[in-house]
Amino acid sequence: MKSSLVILYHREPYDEVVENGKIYYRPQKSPNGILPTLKSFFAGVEQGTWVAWKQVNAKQKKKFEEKVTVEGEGNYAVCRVPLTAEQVKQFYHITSKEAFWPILHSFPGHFTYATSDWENFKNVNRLFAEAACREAADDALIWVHDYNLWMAPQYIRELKPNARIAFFHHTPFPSVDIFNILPWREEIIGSLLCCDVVGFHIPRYSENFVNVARSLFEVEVVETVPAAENLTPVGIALAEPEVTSKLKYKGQLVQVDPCPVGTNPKHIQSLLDQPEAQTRFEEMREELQGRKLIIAAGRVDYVKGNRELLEAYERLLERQPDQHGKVQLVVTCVKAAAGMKVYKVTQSQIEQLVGKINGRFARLDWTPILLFTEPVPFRDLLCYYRLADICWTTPLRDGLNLVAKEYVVAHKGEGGVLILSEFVGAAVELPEAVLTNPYSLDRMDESIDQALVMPEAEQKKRMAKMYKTVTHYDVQYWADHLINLYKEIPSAKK
Ligand SMILES: Nc1ncnc2c1ncn2[C@@H]1O[C@H](COP(=O)(O)OP(=O)(O)O[C@H]2O[C@H](CO)[C@@H](O)[C@H](O)[C@H]2O)[C@@H](O)[C@H]1O
Ligand SMILES: O=P(O)(O)OC[C@H](O)CO
Repeated sequence: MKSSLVILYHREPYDEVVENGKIYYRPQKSPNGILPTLKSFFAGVEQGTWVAWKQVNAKQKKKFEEKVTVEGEGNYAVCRVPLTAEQVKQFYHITSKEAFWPILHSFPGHFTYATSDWENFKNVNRLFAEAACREAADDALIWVHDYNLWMAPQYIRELKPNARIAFFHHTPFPSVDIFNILPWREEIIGSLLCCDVVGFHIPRYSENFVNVARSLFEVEVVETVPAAENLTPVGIALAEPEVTSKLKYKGQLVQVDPCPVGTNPKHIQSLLDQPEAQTRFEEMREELQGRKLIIAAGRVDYVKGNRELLEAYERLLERQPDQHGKVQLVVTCVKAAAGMKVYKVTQSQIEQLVGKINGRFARLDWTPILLFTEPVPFRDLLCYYRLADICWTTPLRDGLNLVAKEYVVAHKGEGGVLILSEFVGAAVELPEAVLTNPYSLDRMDESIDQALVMPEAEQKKRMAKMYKTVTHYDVQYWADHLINLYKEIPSAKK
């Protein structure tokens, strides 16, 4: 049976583990915010397919099982594109992470060109497109996710001219003068302009995309509308009052759509309500011994601002000796994948800094920072969020940042303080957070000071508003929004 929904995301939606020679598919452990979001989409379809890569060697390829169905995971199969170790290294570790990632996050200084293999990147994208077209029913929605598959829309359009293609960017999309550093910019934007819908978290990113497209090609602007009312239009770093919602290029109408991903509040709540979670929560509370808990959770990445956060904490301990022994910073900092140079360097910087700060301030009865470098089970992470007086989230850049939203949901709008970088997409949705600028030492110091003394009534007032936002604009809202857009695609395509 062909699929009515085909999702292309480069990672498989589970961890594959071999025990006693048998393969088991387990919920993924990595701190990746995209996998659970996308999985929830298959709940409403009769048959779906997820296309991902799988590294295989020559021996494994002989009896390679291309399609896998995971029991209990909804109505979808996983179609694996077999890649060699070298293809994975070039496509993911090097071209995606060393060339595209720094540009997307506005770190042009980290951009490396020489090692990238553009032809390999295109070949891998072509394999994804071919697999998607094999799996898709004629009226299927083919939904491509993230920059790793930038070239897939063009190949899908070539193979299936009437396909309905949507693309969503989970990362930021940078301004035109940064994006255009990419030497492959025309091909990438040309491919995205083959889509019916190109989605981003917030209007700033979609406007950046439109400006890039207009700088490279003669695209027609068909419609411009005010930004959605739940997104701050002016006054903060990533605010944008207006969006270009429709473009036309070579006869293709492209809907450019900013809509931030949501969390799944019901799932979060049900995990927190489990007896095991309650037991774990009580244990954690006891271990905390009445200290204020500050949680900082995320992946190891130079864009996530871990260094800036740790240095701000060090300055806090210098500035306010009375906080010694009264605050506990927990940093969960996990690498997204093994073997990448870029993560190794960042991780060792974080470990050194934590060691230095603990070395300076630790006492027999108090370690100022607890650093977890192994993935924390999601239920335990939620218990930390629930228990934390402050969630300190200060990326230098981040597409959205799900941690911020999960923290708000875990607190049910009942107090706690969210400190949030202005340079993450979620800041545009959550102006009631204590917004901060991780590039400014003063702003970082002011925001942690403000959070530590914020009266309970003010905490509750801010959190109640944020809770209303994150529970209304949840992952279901995001899904329904896309489905509605999809229905608007001209009927000639259907
Ligand atoms: N130590 C740990 N162990 C286990 N899990 C952990 C963990 N630390 C964090 N997590 C979990 O991992 C997820 C991380 O999500 P994020 O949105 O922060 O980032 P990510 O960069 O993966 O996602 C990309 O996609 C999302 C969704 O579009 C965008 O918000 C983001 O900007 C973009 O980079 C969260 O669900 C969090 O709870
Ligand atoms: O390194 P990846 O591919 O797991 O992805 C990290 C981010 O989630 C991409 O947006």
